[in-house]
Amino acid sequence: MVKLAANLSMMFQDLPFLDRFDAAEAAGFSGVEFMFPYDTDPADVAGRARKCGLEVVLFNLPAGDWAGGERGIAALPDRVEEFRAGVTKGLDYARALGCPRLHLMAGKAPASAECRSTLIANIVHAAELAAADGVEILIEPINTRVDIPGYFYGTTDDALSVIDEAARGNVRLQYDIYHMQIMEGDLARTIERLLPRIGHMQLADNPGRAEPGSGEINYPWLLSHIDALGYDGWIGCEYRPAADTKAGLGWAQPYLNSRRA
Ligand SMILES: O=C(O)[C@@H](O)C(=O)CO
Ligand SMILES: [Mg+2]
Repeated sequence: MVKLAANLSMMFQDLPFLDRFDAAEAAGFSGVEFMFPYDTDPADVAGRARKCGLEVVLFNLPAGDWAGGERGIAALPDRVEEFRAGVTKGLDYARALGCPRLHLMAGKAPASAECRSTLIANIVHAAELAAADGVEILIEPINTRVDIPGYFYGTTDDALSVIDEAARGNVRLQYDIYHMQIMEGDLARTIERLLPRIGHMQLADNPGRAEPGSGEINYPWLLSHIDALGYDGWIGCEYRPAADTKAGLGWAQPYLNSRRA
């Protein structure tokens, strides 16, 4: 069964953050993800998710000065203390929200031995703390052509190389279909080959990162393929709605709770 999670950082942007939970429930979602909940008291986030009957399925560990252009700090040798404080904060939120997975962002960093060894040590640190809470740490290759030039890993091979070197059972791949269409294509076969290693997926169409059906990816076919493969994780709807979020959800109707929508 295809389980879609509303991405509350990119959807329903006309609403305050907490009210986006109500909008996601009304639209028929059962799960939500977001980038950073840290501006909101975790008890308030947990209470709203509970009120709306929504699972919180993913969010990001703190990733540096996002407004200032940083996209993660785990690979930055001079930011280890800040990263590890962020892991503690992220896990505090994960416990409060009952969220079983956190995305760790490496950042824009040179492919140097020092940056790589810093990243591996930070992933191991995060994974070992997270394991105690039953939380998975996810590593997402992000396209370096459009969204984050200079990001530390842009392909599944690069991300899996880091995951393999960290060698912790609760570190898995976050497969963002949009990013991987840009960087390597061959979506159906890659997802089939890597399915056991994928802890979470996300979607958007390409080009433009808007709703499925707005670009080149055949989502009706691909989502049925993913379902047929037996993927039982979540797929985050991490796209920029072309207009009104709810009006743009026609593509998702087969996968949403009709009783709610
Ligand atoms: O794909 C993305 O952009 C997100 O999944 C993310 O967390 C990094 O921006
Ligand atoms: Mg993503």
